Amino acid sequence: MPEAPVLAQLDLEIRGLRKRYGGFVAVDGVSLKIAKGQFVCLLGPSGCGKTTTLRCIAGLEEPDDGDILIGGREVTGDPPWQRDIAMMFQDFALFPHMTVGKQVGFGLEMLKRPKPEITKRVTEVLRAFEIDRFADRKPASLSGGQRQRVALARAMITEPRLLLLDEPIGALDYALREAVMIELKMLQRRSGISFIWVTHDQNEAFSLGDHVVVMNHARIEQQGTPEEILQRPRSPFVAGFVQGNNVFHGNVARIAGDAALIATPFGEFAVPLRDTVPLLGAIASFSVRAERLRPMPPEPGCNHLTLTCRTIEYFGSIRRYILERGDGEVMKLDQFGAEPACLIPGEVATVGWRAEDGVLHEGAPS
Ligand SMILES: Nc1ncnc2c1ncn2[C@@H]1O[C@H](COP(=O)(O)OP(=O)(O)OP(=O)(O)O)[C@@H](O)[C@H]1O
Repeated sequence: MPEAPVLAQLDLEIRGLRKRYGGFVAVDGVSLKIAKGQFVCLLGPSGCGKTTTLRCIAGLEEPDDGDILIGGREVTGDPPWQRDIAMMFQDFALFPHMTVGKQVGFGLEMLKRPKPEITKRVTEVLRAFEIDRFADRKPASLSGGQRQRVALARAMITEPRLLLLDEPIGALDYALREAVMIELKMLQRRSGISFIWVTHDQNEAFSLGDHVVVMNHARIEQQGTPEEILQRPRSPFVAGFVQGNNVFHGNVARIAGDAALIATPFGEFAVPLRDTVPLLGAIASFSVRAERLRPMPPEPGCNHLTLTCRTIEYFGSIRRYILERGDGEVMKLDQFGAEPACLIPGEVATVGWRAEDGVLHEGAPS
């Protein structure tokens, strides 16, 4: 595809973003392209630089280096109100003395839109977010979920190109979250506004994101669709951070055809090569997803090891067997709960997976 039309479609482009606080580097060379109308999740452990990245996009922090383009326009030096963005924070930052109707119209008032237009849009938006019956109430008298809808309505009424959300449902109780997530995803789809959603919760990121950006220590470790990140983790960090992976560390013992043989303290395992061929003896790591494992006798084309089943956990429709390896580390084997149980606690079993289901990582183990 030619380059120019693709770039014209981008809602956001970040090139080599860096932000330091004194001697501490909070964001280190982050680059990102977001196509039109995407739901993007910035995912990573606490302190990895997600919020700082978001605040740089918003214009609330001045980067030390790098460029930020919104809708193809360079905005790196622009104040927040000239960036075609809106923000929503975990505490919603509602104005306590303003009625719901006033809060929702606030952005349009700031843009000095004509009064009749503001009244009409506020009425429409209050209705769309199903908060019209609270129009004259103040935030203190609303529930968490209702306050969240007010904050969203207020953020979206100006139809910004980007909506930046920092842990927006972190304060909601667990039971409400799923419903709110579905609602938000549908809203995002209907509005066509790109959402950039910061979270440390991978369930949120993988349920909502079209594009997930995994950060660690101020850098992007991997970005892609949820499927790519879940099925093809690029680094030991991503594999370990994402639920449901079994991670192995070892050294490259041999290259055999299109597979590397990785020697670990509890056996040698064949893993398909990725883009580059690792050096013999190099430190290497790979992962295999818990749902790829099953109890099986040794079979050609498969890897095996002997494990002890310690316990069984239940995750909705998944039965997860916690298995102990020779070195005391645990491994996970997932089975669909509708099938008959394949192991019982205390059982010693040979467990295996097809060699092609292993995923070799690109970085050295951290
Ligand atoms: N104003 C500041 N002054 C000094 N250090 C800061 C400042 N803001 C952030 N940091 C540091 O920068 C690092 C990245 O912070 P940031 O808030 O971006 O992380 P995060 O990934 O959003 O984490 P969390 O999920 O805990 O909010 C942290 O170590 C934080 O302590």
